[in-house]
Amino acid sequence: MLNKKTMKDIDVKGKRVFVRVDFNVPMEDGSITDETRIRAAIPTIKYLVEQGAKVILASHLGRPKGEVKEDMRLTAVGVRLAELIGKPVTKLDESIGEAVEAAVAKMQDGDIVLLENVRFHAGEEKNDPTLAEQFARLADVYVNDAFGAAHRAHSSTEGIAKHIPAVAGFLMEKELDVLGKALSDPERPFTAIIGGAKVKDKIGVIESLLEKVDHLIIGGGLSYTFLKAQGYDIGQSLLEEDKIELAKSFIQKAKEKGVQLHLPIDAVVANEFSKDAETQVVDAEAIPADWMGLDIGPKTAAKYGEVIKNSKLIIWNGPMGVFEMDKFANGTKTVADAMAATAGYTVIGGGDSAAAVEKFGVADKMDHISTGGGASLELMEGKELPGILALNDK
Ligand SMILES: Nc1ncnc2c1ncn2[C@@H]1O[C@H](COP(=O)(O)OP(=O)(O)O)[C@@H](O)[C@H]1O
Ligand SMILES: O=C(OP(=O)(O)O)[C@H](O)COP(=O)(O)O
Repeated sequence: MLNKKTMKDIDVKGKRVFVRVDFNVPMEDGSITDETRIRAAIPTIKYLVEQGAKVILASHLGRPKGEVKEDMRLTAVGVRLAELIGKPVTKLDESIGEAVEAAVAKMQDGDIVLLENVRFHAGEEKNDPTLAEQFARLADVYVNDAFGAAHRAHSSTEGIAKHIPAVAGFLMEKELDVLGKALSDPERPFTAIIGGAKVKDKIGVIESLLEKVDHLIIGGGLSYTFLKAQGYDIGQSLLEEDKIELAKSFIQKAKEKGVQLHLPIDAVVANEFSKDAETQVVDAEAIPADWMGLDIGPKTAAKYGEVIKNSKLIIWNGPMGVFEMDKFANGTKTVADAMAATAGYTVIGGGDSAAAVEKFGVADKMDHISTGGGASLELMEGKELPGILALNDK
């Protein structure tokens, strides 16, 4: 379905291949806490090595804002990659310049070099054409396998593709294939679950999902704006004041389109945002003034679980509550368990939902866990991703 060239459409033997990967992994005190994104890039790297390419890997890590930040170097990632792939990985301390060019000139077929964090250069996020040329000079071919960063038009994700032949890697292909298939010809009932705290980021996706789904489940921090739109008092819960009208219009639009919009009917409320807070379960229309909703309640969770079990395709983005704290984890856990138990096809849209299914030990029961949070959301919104648009057409 992808109308872009992939690695199979070109000859890479003996070629220098610049591979943009998304090694933006969570780190704590210099250690990688989740290596999913490294593992996900391995099929592409292995293939290129087997084909006798010279593999030059590039990635960002965190948001260093154009400066060298010691804690955002890719050194630990290089070490872990070498272990996972069972081959030496030469990690460089720069991503452009003479030393990098010299190191690349010495590469043998099948060698792997990992460049330093490309965001140490301010030009990267500005999509600076000069930086893009400096990247392009290192290689004969460009492979974009960084699905998680495909919604960014940066020098190493977009600009470089203007200079050398540019194709998609296997992870990019797989993500687009799975998400594209799910969205273009969805099995029904098709259910989307949207939660989390980034109300502003997710309002857009809710609007476009109303055009596609049979059931739309809302939970997490953003559900309180909807409860407010229904005229309920929400106490101290998270509220996006200037989105109340929009939420009202979505409730109306769902009715017109025949979409079943599921909003919380009860909530776990707390007297403060803390793991030690006092809690109680209340009906959604009875949140006390000084309390805040930090999880969906048990009646809501059971109802959401039923919808999930009866769906053929379920896409989940964003937790149902503050699942990092045990007292507010039940809603997210119930949804995760229902996702694990359903016979429907389950897709997790990156970020915190992926962390949640890991935490509750059901990650291996999901059909697809996307490596991109923002990228999968933009894809669901029907937006074209610049990192993909820039690749050569078939
Ligand atoms: N009711 C709530 N009030 C405040 N924060 C919440 C609530 N429910 C969930 N959250 C928080 O939302 C965060 C995830 O939101 P977001 O970044 O939008 O999700 P994702 O990373 O899956 O896209 C989690 O850290 C969680 O603690
Ligand atoms: O982690 C990422 O995004 P995600 O958290 O939305 O999945 C990507 O690596 C993109 O990173 P960015 O949002 O700093 O551009």
